[in-house]
Amino acid sequence: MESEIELKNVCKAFMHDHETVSVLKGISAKVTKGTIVTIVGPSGSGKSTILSLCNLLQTPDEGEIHIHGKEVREWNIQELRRLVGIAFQDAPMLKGTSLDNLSLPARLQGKSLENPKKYMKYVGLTEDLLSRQAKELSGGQKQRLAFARTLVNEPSVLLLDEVTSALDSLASHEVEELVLRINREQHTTILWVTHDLSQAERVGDQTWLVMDGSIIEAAPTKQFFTEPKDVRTKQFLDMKRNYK
Ligand SMILES: Nc1ncnc2c1ncn2[C@@H]1O[C@H](COP(=O)(O)OP(=O)(O)OP(=O)(O)O)[C@@H](O)[C@H]1O
Repeated sequence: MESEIELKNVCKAFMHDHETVSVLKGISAKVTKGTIVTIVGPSGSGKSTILSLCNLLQTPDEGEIHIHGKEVREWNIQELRRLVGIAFQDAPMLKGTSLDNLSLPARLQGKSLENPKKYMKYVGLTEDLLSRQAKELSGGQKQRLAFARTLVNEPSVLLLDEVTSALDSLASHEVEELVLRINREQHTTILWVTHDLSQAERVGDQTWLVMDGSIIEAAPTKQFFTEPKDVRTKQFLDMKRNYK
């Protein structure tokens, strides 16, 4: 099957107090087109770093990341960022109206956005919100608007970093449904970092456990949660379940 993302021996380190700290120690993995990979692991284990390397918010120190068969550093950066959308927990909004925010990707390409209402409708927002100041929207509305803004580019890959962790359970459920719909209808490949194990289990096709700079286990989601192979996965799942 076609892999849309391939990580080959990817390493990344950061400087902390004049010392180099290795965050990713040579990770390799493949993601099949149209699948959802949920990424779980302890805090600080490098999950967000994996996402940020996939659209060059950060650069790998060693190794390669191929998107559609082409290494990230060989892509034109604008093209890469159009193809690989990213959404964060706090859905950062720029000053201005929802329409200003939604039109941003088109404006960056010197175009105007055709049919903004279509995108609002797709993410379940009403048209009247287009003229509202984006910063005044609720957390759930901002998150949907952030998705709408990303969808304008028709990304082939979506990187999601804790996109529901600031939302209440209803809004969180609605965002989950929206992401699943995007995946189903647009065949979008999704890497989804989440602390919420039940979410990882609900939405994933594959699940990775990232720990100590490595992917400890990568398995079909059902198997990952019911019959983990690695003892560290079992311990991680037990610990998270006990502290719920
Ligand atoms: N730009 C940066 N500069 C320096 N250190 C960084 C940078 N980005 C990440 N780190 C460090 O790399 C490590 C991994 O961070 P990362 O955000 O990838 O972890 P995470 O698994 O996503 O954590 P969490 O679950 O808490 O969000 C942390 O120790 C973090 O401090």
